[in-house]
Amino acid sequence: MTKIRIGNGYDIHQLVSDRALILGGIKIPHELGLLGHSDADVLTHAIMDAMLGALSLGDIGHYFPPSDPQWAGANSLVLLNQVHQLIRDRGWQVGNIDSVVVAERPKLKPHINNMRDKIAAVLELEPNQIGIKATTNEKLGPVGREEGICAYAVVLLVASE
Ligand SMILES: Nc1ccn([C@@H]2O[C@H](COP(=O)(O)O)[C@@H](O)[C@H]2O)c(=O)n1
Ligand SMILES: C[C@@]1(CO)OP(=O)(O)OP(=O)(O)OC[C@H]1O
Repeated sequence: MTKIRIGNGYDIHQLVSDRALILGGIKIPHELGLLGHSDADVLTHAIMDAMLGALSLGDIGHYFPPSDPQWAGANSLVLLNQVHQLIRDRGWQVGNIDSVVVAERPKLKPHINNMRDKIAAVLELEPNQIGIKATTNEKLGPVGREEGICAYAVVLLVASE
């Protein structure tokens, strides 16, 4: 029987005026960007935490501590590549990912296929194995007030041959 594992991930970062908005490895034109130690790519962070969670390997802060200057301004796709190596070394590969980004603005739909291509390339997958959805928070709470953007991800891992 095929061995499978499932993991979920969540991340949120604050929106500020002097940062770029990076989501799924793509720079998205917007007057606000996400604040963080790395590039603050909440979508990629949620996916990494889901991958690690599927194997009970802890979370991204354990591997890339926010206190370590090595990760200051890090491209989260580089971190994703490291998490991919980690699961591959243990004999696992990603079966599929489903995720949702919650952002009041900007409209993410035009950028979603580009994000899927970027993440698929790092994980050596087909884009149709990466689900990315966007929704607003209907103006409710901190995300609805555009104080931040959050993302949720679920990842299915399949044992390699
Ligand atoms: N930042 C966003 C938010 C939403 N979308 C797209 O709009 C649709 C409707 O969103 P609601 O939150 O009003 O339900 C949603 O299904 C997405 O297709 C988007 O592109 N970017
Ligand atoms: C990505 C890391 C890298 O130091 O930092 P941040 O960009 O601040 O992101 P967060 O999700 O708050 O913490 C995880 C860290 O591993």
